[in-house]
Order: sequence, then C-alpha cells, then structure tokens
Amino acid sequence: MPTPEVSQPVPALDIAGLTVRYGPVVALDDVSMTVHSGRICGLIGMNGSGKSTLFKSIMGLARPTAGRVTIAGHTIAQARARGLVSYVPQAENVDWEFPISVREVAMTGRYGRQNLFRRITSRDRTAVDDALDRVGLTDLADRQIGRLSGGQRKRAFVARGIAQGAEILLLDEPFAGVDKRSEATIIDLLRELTAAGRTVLISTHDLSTLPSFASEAVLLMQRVLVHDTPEEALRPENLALAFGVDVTGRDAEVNR
Ligand SMILES: Nc1ncnc2c1ncn2[C@@H]1O[C@H](COP(=O)(O)OP(=O)(O)OP(=O)(O)O)[C@@H](O)[C@H]1O
Repeated sequence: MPTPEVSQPVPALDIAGLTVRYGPVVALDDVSMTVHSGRICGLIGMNGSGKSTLFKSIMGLARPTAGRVTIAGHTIAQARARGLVSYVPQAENVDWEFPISVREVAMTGRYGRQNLFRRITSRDRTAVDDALDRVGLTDLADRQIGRLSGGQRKRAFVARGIAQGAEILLLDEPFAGVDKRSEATIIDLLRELTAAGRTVLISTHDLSTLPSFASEAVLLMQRVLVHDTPEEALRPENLALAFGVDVTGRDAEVNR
C-alpha cells in the first residue's frame, strides 16, 4: 500500500537564496531560512551584518538581486495586500515629534490593506480598541506618541500590528533603551501572540535574555551562519563566528 503523504504546514516565513546589494556592498548573500508559525525567532549579528536589510526585504522595501521571500505561502506583494506583515521600527528611525496619537498609530495598521482615504469603519475602531487593550495602552490612547516612554512606544507599534491582523511581526531591536520591566511586558505580549499562532522575528543585541523567550535563533553575517535553538546558537564558538571575536558567556552584550 502506498504511504499516505503527510502534508507539511506552510511556513510563516520562507526565504530562499536571498541576495541584496547596495551598489558594491553585499548586504545579504544567499540567505535561506524558514520560520514556522507560532515561533519567536531571534536575529543576531554584529552592526552591518544585514539584519535591517533582511527586515526590509521581508517588507518588500529592499530589492533583491536574487532569491525570494514567501510569507505564509504568499509573495511579498500578496502578503502586503493582505496585511500579513507588520514592522516595529528601531526607535531612532521614527520622528517622535510627528503629531500623531497612540490610537492613530494603531489605526495606521488598518490602512495598509486598502487606501489611506477610505472611511474609518466601526470595525476598524473596534480592532484598534482591542489592540490597545491587548498592549495595555487604552488609558494613553489619545496621547501624542512621542510623549510615551520607550517601552510604551514599542507597544504602540505592536498594537498597530495586532490591529492590522498581521501574521508576522518584525521587531527591530525592541529592547534598546527600554527598562527591564517594559522588556518583560513586551516579551509577555509576544508570547501571547505566538501562542495564538502569530510569528515573531526579532533582532536584538542583548544575548543574555534571548534564550528566555526565543524558540530559535539565527546568527547572521551577510549569510546565515547558524540557525538553531538559542542555546546552541549562542555557544561561544558560534558567537566567535558571528562577531569575529571570542565572546564567551551568555552575559555578553555586544555592539553596545
Ligand atoms: N541604503 C544603503 N545604501 C548603501 N549601503 C547600505 C544601505 N543600507 C545598509 N547598507 C549597508 O549594508 C550592510 C548591512 O546593513 P544593515 O543596516 O542591514 O545591517 P544591520 O545588521 O541592521 O546593522 P545594525 O546592527 O547596525 O542596525 C552594511 O554594510 C551597511 O553599511
């Protein structure tokens, strides 16, 4: 009797042979990696190793010279049209003086699917209220985004992803400049989201906390050097490969 075929789940993120160049600079070189739904994948690498370029590629903001990115079985264009990916930017890339409230930041998650000028519906409002409630920012909803603490600002952007209904959240150094309590709040939130089937790709320079929340880790240096459990990925010999120096011990906080 023929063995019945076991169907494999469609990965949340599937990157194959991705190469990105900025002129003569090779930012990503033949990167291949797969992340399944419900996982928190830590992205680690020294400054300039290509982490932000990888995020931009997944968002469709960096044009690859080779390779492809597939999101929940969709092309980037399809994933964008469906609002499947949401990005929590590095703090330094945001104009915090921009006159926009926390609620409006979350509401921008609802626009990606259609155009900016469509009427806001009661469904949008409910989705945004629910998202703000999930991240604990209901009481600060009408405050200008720049008048929040660092940790609260990150949560506002996570609320945008939740309101959007994104399947994948990309977080670019969410713990930089954030105190331990806010960091713990964000990690709890990410755990809740992944328990509900969402997927998280998170870049961080803080290697000490990574094993406590990540299900897997990728060490990047233009290429994927290691993709394994956080414990394996953070072995001293792997860190030496990724950072070009002998970084021993988990307490190392590099590039800071
Ligand atoms: N717009 C650009 N034009 C030219 N080169 C760029 C551009 N953006 C990034 N690079 C280069 O591409 C390489 C990868 O940069 P990228 O920002 O992806 O690294 P990163 O790992 O995110 O760094 P960091 O940890 O400092 O944020 C670096 O050599 C960088 O100088």
